[in-house]
Amino acid sequence: MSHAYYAEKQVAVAAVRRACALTSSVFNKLVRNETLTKDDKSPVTVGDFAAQAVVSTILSRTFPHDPIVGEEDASDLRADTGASLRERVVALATESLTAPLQPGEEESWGLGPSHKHTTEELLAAIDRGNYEGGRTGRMWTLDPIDGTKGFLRGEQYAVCLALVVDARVELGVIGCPNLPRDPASPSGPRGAVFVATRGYGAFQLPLAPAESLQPEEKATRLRIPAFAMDTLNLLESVEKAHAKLSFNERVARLLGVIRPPTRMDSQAKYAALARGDGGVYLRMPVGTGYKEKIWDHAPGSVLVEEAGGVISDSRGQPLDFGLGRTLGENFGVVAAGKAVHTKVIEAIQRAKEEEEKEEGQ
Ligand SMILES: Nc1ncnc2c1ncn2[C@@H]1O[C@H](COP(=O)(O)O)[C@@H](OP(=O)(O)O)[C@H]1O
Ligand SMILES: [Mg+2]
Ligand SMILES: [Mg+2]
Ligand SMILES: [Mg+2]
Repeated sequence: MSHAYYAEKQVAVAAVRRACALTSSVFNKLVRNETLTKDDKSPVTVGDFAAQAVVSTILSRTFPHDPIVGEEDASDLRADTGASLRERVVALATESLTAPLQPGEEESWGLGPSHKHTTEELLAAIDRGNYEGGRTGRMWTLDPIDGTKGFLRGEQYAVCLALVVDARVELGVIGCPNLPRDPASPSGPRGAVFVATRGYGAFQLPLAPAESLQPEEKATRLRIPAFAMDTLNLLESVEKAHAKLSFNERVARLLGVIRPPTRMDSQAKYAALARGDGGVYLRMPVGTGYKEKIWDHAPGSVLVEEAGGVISDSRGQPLDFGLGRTLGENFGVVAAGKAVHTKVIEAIQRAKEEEEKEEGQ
């Protein structure tokens, strides 16, 4: 069956799978040996750049008129000081793009052994991510490695891509190389792709393309289950700088949540929520000033909605993907099943009042 944005979905899933293979190999070759990240406090790795080059190259061949809001840009690579980093990025992106065609991929996408990609083409592909975003038209948003800190720790991270049309997220793809396929067996096989097209549901697919000649046949449909407060738990950031975890604790207490939170890097949290492995994604700003980026939430938002859930800011207002590269004024992010979401918004209100009282004393 063919449905809205079907071609976009095929391309996006293939691109995310290639980028996941690349980032896994970067981890095994480079991060494990600590050759790249020693003493680097804000790690933008060779993996981020190379993965953005790969996804952007595929998108520019398949949807040449679509702009991309991508996290990275190539200015560091173009600088004289970036020569060795640039060489590594070019080598990795080339290796990924020239790997043999996988089921579902087409040579016209610029893929396969016969395609040459010059350094300038790959840097230009990375720089195509510099679109400023906005309210109208089609655009992609790309986070080549979401959860960079988790990636470097060998924990959760995700390759995230979404198609936004007139400020509405129509398609989201999240590749999670390190996520257990079955939440019931956490030490079982890892790696999954999560995909949602608006109006057509949320699915978990295998990470390896060979397993999925007919993706629909291999896909598991995801629905957020109903939760009672004693079975519910919160999904939250590992990084204390990214979310106010003390506030989460307060909200959990007010809700009567018993189970401890699950801390996980990246939009893998949205994937976990969509398949019922944790009941609330809660992210409150730590200080003032930071604006959430659209690539950190666009794919996750459509995944959650298509799994039957609701996503909003902490006051219950919808997230606005039409404001540019950021979500604008940051009032946090709350995602959960419908019934739970309403309760969380109420609890947040009470938690704020509680906090204000204590601070006023
Ligand atoms: N002060 C801050 N507040 C909230 N999010 C932040 C932040 N600083 C960085 N981030 C974002 O948090 C993302 C990771 O989210 P999480 O904490 O859920 O794993 C990062 O994505 P990248 O790792 O792609 O840079 C980054 O964009
Ligand atoms: Mg990110
Ligand atoms: Mg990133
Ligand atoms: Mg980053």
